[in-house]
Amino acid sequence: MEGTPQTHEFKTEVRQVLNLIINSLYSNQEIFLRELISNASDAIDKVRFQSQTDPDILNGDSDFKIKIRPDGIARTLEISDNGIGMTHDEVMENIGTIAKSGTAGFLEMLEQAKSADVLTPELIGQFGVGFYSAFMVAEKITLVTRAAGATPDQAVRWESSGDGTFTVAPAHRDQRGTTITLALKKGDKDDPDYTDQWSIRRIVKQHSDFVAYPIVMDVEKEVPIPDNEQIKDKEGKPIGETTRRVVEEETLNAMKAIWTQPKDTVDDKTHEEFYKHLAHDWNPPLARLHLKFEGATEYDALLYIPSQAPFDLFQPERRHGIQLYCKRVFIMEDCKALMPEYLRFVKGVVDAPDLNLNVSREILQQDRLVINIRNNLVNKLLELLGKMTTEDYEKFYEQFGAVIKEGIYSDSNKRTKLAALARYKTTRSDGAWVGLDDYIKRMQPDQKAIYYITGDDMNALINSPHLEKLKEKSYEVLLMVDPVDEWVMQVLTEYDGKPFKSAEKGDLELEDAADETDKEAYNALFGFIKGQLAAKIKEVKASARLKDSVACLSGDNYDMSAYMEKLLKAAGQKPPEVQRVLELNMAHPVMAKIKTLYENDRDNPALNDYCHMLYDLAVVAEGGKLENPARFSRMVGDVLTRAIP
Ligand SMILES: Nc1ncnc2c1ncn2[C@@H]1O[C@H](COP(=O)(O)OP(=O)(O)OP(=O)(O)O)[C@@H](O)[C@H]1O
Repeated sequence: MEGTPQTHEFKTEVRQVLNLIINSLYSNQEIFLRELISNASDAIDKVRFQSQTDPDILNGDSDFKIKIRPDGIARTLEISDNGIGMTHDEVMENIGTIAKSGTAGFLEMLEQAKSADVLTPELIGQFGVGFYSAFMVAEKITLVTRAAGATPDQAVRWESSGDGTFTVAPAHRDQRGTTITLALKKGDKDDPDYTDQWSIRRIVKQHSDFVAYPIVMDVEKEVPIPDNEQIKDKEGKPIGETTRRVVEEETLNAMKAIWTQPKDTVDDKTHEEFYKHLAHDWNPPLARLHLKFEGATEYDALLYIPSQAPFDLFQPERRHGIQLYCKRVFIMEDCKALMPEYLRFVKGVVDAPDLNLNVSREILQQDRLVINIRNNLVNKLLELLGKMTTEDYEKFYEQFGAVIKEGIYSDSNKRTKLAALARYKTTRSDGAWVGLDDYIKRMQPDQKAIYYITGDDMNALINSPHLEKLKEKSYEVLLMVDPVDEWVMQVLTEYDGKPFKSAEKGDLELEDAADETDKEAYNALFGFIKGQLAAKIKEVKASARLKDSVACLSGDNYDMSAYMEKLLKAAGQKPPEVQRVLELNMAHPVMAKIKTLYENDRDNPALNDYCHMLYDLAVVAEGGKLENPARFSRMVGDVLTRAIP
């Protein structure tokens, strides 16, 4: 039953993506075939996965394959599969109307780059704009699809010339699956002819060799005529043809399960190709792990660490990169149970023959075997990272450091191992990364703690007044500018027996702390200042941190840091009000002046201004936001007027 087509408009984002693809990717057109084959393979994966719990869904058709049919005369190329197919609603949803979650990110990134020139094949690969890439070579695309479980007359025909609209109509399809027919554009004379069997063979071999299902094509072949069918003379010599031309279906891809092969039989180039196939990434991987576990539980694992972070690394809905196989049969992609969140960038395959296949994703999380495999893989991956050359590891860390640190917070069993992998810039590293082991080696003889400070701006941190005394004593301070560091430091209290100490909280335990006699002399003034600033601070005290600056704000050991407060506010939360301590530098000449003024004339109105100014100076020094910037500006203006003769 073919019905009347209904015309729909492509969603704006889809139209934008289409324009970009058609106009910018011209030099790499042939990847369209890889994209369509990969969609077909995904569709077969899906129906196969579903058939494990619902065998009827296959309806006797389990000879999974992807078929390519070129037609040089009609100038068409057809790609069909017996995968899961799509219903009318799914067609509407998947192709043309609803932009995929990646699409918005893709366009946003282009917008940032302000030019479509950056649209390299690497980017396309990463964003997987898939199906639409066929418009690079096709002037019209027709897709006929029948969902698993639907009747032949419930098929759907989708058609578009990529010009802003598409049509959808009821259609007929004898079998479950999807057929995509491309009416090919004329193309330049240098372009490959996509109806030529040798071009197709080459493209499939190059881009889709690892696809797990046969990619087949009918090819004409010269085959010998069987002896008993040949026409022969009296002496038995053939008098007619000895061969004839037949059309045979040929498989074009090798379908290699390289993870099951012995490690040393797989070369770098094969790994690189397999990784690109698996990860849809055009960059080679940074490192790999090819493992065969034998013993109580047996399984193969082939894992890759990408060289570049994907654009959606921090988006909650992003997929994990582990595919689960059982005896070379694909079970599921995105197997979250096999890899913790903080290793979500790892791509690869795990083939576990002993797995119970009838379990759901949720149950898989609790499966003992799965937990065991996951634990082994995590250990091996952390070992691999630990053994990388400094150069490679720093490349890795620039891309994935913030993700690895999430693990310090979330995985208490691996906390120490992960902490050993963390790197920080420091007050003494001149922009280089320093690990905690190296930090400890460089500690001063009298230094007892590992000092750190958190904030969002490296420059503000390096120059923070909180670090003045520490710098004077040549104590190195870790500068933490990742939001995740705040969370990490809540659980990471010590490393290799050395406690962590925030440079802005509690007593820094520096030996030459403020002189007790001084403190006594200032008691009355401190009481006065506290009275003036009562709403903002909980205490005024002589500082052991400051050397040059006059004031800073600090917290008690368990108080929330200024940066944490800022992060929570930015996330729309209302953190509890934490009153901080105003620390004053007793060695600063201005303190003695204020003290004299206070002792001579307690009612002098300038004193109130000075108290507020001291507080504001402390806020400004840590890059904080002033409550009343106008007043601060006015007070500084007054002071300047008086200071300049
Ligand atoms: N041959 C097919 N059989 C069944 N569904 C398909 C087929 N081709 C495409 N689809 C559906 O259309 C959706 C959109 O396809 P498209 O190639 O644009 O993106 P994708 O495959 O989701 O992303 P990526 O290319 O990054 O893998 C797919 O997710 C799938 O649901």
